[in-house]
Amino acid sequence: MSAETSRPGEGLRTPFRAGTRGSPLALWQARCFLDRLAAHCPALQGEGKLQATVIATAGDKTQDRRLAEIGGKGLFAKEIHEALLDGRIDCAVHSLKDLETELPSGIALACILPREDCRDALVLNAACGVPDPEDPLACLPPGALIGTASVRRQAQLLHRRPDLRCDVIRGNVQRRLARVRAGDFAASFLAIAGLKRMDMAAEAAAVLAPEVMLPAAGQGIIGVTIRAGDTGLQEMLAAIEDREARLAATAERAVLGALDGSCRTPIGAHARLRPDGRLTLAALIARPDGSFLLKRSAEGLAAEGEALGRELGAALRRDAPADILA
Ligand SMILES: NCc1[nH]cc(CCC(=O)O)c1CC(=O)O
Repeated sequence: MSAETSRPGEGLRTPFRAGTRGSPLALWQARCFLDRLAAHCPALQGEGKLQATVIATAGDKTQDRRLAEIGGKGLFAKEIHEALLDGRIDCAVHSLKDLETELPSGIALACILPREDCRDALVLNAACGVPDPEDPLACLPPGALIGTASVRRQAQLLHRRPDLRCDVIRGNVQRRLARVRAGDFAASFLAIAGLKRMDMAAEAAAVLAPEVMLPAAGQGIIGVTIRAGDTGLQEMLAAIEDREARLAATAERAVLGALDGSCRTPIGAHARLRPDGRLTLAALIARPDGSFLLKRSAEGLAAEGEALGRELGAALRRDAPADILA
């Protein structure tokens, strides 16, 4: 069939299977991708043509230990990529910030969806009072216990508020909110993107500006991986991806690549695309206890975001104390 007469998605075998984790947020994200795909591909519209296939991952099975202790970034994606390489699924849907910087051999990042709000939100126990929008972290009572499994959030918080204590909170969005509500922690942080997707943005007492809490690379972005040789699918997914989110993701992930960071190292990276087509990139590296924090920013052509990210990452690496990346 010639290119003129084929409809997008016509060559794909159905049901077309998107692998995903099983949390409510992951399932929402898989559905978001499949809806976008269906809207572009008439051949994939209709009952039963698209399927979300849940794959249980090591990250889901380990509910209590600190993320950083149990094996870094590949944690959520390993089993999903095995299923992809085995042909049990046709693509895999991820929160980009959980996806390792260097993908396994044979796996390609084929599609990036439009970015949701990438900031972090503060969720508070009722005892904390109402945060001042100008200084939202000031409402946390001196010495309070804060729940987070993210060394990036912990480091930035303790850098500003060395009096606070942090302990691990894990589980899905719903479970974390319940623990704060129950008083196990005075407060916690969640990506506002996840709260919005779960229709729970009202749970956020404050949304933190990137100047207060620099987000993780790729936060708020859904990414889709495929088998690297699957060129037909690659072309189709390229047609539905979001150019601006791809540019931001590329720059932010290049920072991680240059720092060789696992999720044991507190690293933040945030790219903003300006109306004039240039890209502003901020990045930080810190010690988990907040006793050291180095933040830098750079600006350049959006199309050169990868080099910009690599250079910014290299500058942070050069100027950080040796123990941080040891
Ligand atoms: N590490 C867990 C994770 N991975 C992606 C999101 C939220 C959605 C997103 O950032 O796209 C979350 C929850 C959170 O950090 O609050």
